[in-house]
Amino acid sequence: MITAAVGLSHSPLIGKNDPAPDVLAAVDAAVDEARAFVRAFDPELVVLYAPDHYNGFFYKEMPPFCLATEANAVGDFGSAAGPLSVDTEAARAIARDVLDHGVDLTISARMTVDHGFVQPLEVLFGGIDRVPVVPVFVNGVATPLGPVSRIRALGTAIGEAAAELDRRVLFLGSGGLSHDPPVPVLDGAPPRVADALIEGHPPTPEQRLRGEQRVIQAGRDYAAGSTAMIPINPEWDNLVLDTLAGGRLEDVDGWSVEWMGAEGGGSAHEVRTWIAAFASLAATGKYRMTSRFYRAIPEWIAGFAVATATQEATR
Ligand SMILES: O=C(O)CCc1cccc(O)c1O
Ligand SMILES: [Fe+2]
Repeated sequence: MITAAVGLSHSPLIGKNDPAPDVLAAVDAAVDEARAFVRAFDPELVVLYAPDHYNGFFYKEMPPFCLATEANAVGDFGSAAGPLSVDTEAARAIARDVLDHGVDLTISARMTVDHGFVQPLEVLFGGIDRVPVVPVFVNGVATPLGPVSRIRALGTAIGEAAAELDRRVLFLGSGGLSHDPPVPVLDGAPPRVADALIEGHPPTPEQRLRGEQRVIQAGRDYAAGSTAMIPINPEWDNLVLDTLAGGRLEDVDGWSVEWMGAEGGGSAHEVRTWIAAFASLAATGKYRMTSRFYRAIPEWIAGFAVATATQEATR
């Protein structure tokens, strides 16, 4: 089995609130490189780690992570809606193996996903139905969050399980790095907001549009220097990337939830998807980061990074 990993930041503001042309061109070049990397690797299966933004998972029951054997996208922010091409058989096999390894995985037989899952599939593969995928939700917004060591354990167990499949597997992490978008918080929320976060009533089209407009406005404010949100933190983002590039994954076990939030903002916990993806790759052997791009892009509310990595032995 041959494995590879890609980490890719997402933002629903891409194309809606773009940075200066030179920044956009640099991002496009980095994403093109990742696309070429994926095309050359030609994965037979993609294990996709992504967060949710209160479109699929709610406080009525909020697992720390969850593997899907089927998944449907809601189509938020104009992203694709409908079924993902989930490899149900591979998903079930991986789930069984992960549970056997002692990681308490939640299973969804029909997961609802949002732009966190959809955007990397659209960007790298041109759609949500192009490649067999095993979607794995990793909670990155809904506190309380458990220790990062458990995310590394999840990634390791999934990597070991994927190694049994005898296929070319790409581990893909979606999100991060430092950013502080206006995602609602249950703690102290007014009753109507709390009820929505707990129950997950599907929003009306008008409610969805209003929520999306709020995020777009927040991007404009962030770019204009608003201090209402925790700023993008390039030093911390590069520490995260250095850790992954150096293969020092054990380091993340010492990263506290509080430290990550203080350094990187409320949605910095989305880097858990990167940690899971690189832990999966590490579980299949020594790896090497083959490309790495980073830029702070307040217009997108994103410490925006793209990185690719392969097993050392394959190159
Ligand atoms: O849907 C939402 O509420 C948040 C949207 C959002 C905005 C900026 C960066 C992100 O990573 C992100 O997910
Ligand atoms: Fe996000």
